[in-house]
Amino acid sequence: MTAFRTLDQADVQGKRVLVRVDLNVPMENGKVTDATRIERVLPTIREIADKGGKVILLAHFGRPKGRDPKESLKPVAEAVSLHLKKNVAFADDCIGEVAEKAVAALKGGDVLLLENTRFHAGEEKNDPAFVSALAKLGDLYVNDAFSAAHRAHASTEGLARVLPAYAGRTMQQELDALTKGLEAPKRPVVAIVGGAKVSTKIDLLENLVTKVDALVIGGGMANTFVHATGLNVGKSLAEKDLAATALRIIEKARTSNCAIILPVDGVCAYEFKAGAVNHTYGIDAIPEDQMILDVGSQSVERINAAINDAATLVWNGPLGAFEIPPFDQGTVAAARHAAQRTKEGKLVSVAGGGDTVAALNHAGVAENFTYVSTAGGAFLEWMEGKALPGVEALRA
Ligand SMILES: Nc1ncnc2c1ncn2[C@@H]1O[C@H](COP(=O)(O)OP(=O)(O)OP(=O)(O)O)[C@@H](O)[C@H]1O
Ligand SMILES: O=C(O)[C@H](O)COP(=O)(O)O
Repeated sequence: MTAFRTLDQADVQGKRVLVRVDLNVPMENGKVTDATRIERVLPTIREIADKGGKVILLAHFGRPKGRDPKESLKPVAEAVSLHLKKNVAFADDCIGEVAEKAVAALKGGDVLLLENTRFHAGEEKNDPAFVSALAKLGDLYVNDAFSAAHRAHASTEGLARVLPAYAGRTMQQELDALTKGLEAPKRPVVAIVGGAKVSTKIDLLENLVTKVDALVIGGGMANTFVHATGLNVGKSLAEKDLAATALRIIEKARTSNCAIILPVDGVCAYEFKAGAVNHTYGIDAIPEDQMILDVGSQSVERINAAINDAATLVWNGPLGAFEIPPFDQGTVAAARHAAQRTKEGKLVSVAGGGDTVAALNHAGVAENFTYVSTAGGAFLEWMEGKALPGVEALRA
């Protein structure tokens, strides 16, 4: 971490400090269902506020196309306030008059959250005009969002180029922990990749298979691979236009001596709903009118066998729709197995991702993993050995 300026070098007293955090937290019916990402950024917020800085939080939520009230950060401001045990003001926009007034009203030690940065197209384009509009609001910039550092966006990268920039405490801690735990991992290394962000993560599997000894694919990601191998996935979440990419990854894995472990059975239902009537089918017999919502018990056996073979496990993405029981069972069983192996001293287990952390908390085993990162996509890209734009921009 010596290569980065940190809060140790920042004089925040009386300054307006733009702090990029990752508040892309799991939510259900307007309520935060897992507060891990909030908890992790509290030390940075508290430190700046305690030193008399004016804390201006910048964050994205979801992947809105323009301004969508369903993806407002307002309910998240309330959750941050609850965890911080301190008032957190909220402004309905992250630039312009609304934001400027809210910032002007701050006193040293106050905390303000600005509305979803992705409500402006300039955020993801890293548009210089949008960067300037954000930069106008602050004297210093602190990036504490390691989990969004793989995005070269205005609030994750652009701002570090125009304001004095520092790594926050969580950013520091994530980089330290991942470097210690995974820079020279004990082999065999097994990766589990699941979840729903297929199009944004599938490409990085092509590199990952050259770094690990086995890759377990579950969740929505697996459906895309199963479809690519010529099998029917019914109404399952799958990105069928990525079949060629999936086949290329399978071939790359073969030439790299990386075993690919795909589900052999799936728990299926007619609808995406908690408690939905469900049946388990062999992966070659998925009904046309149903969707795979979890890996079946035979798949879990194979996944646990792969975990038994591993000295190091890296995991991003739940194996099924764990938020809606009983489709949490595959993820819970594999998570508990990995936790047990870790407790026995047989496995170094590192997991990351917004929903992955929520799934481990749901399984009651997050504390038993060697390290739990808040990052999903960023963690996988870091594993691949890629430079993360948000981290690179902080180099001293
Ligand atoms: N078979 C499936 N069908 C539909 N959704 C699924 C399936 N398996 C997993 N999911 C969904 O995947 C989502 C999590 O995926 P995601 O890729 O966002 O993981 P993550 O841990 O949050 O990583 P990141 O931090 O990169 O977002 C969960 O909401 C879960 O319901
Ligand atoms: O949840 C995440 O992994 C981060 O918040 C990044 O979100 P994104 O994949 O929508 O950029």
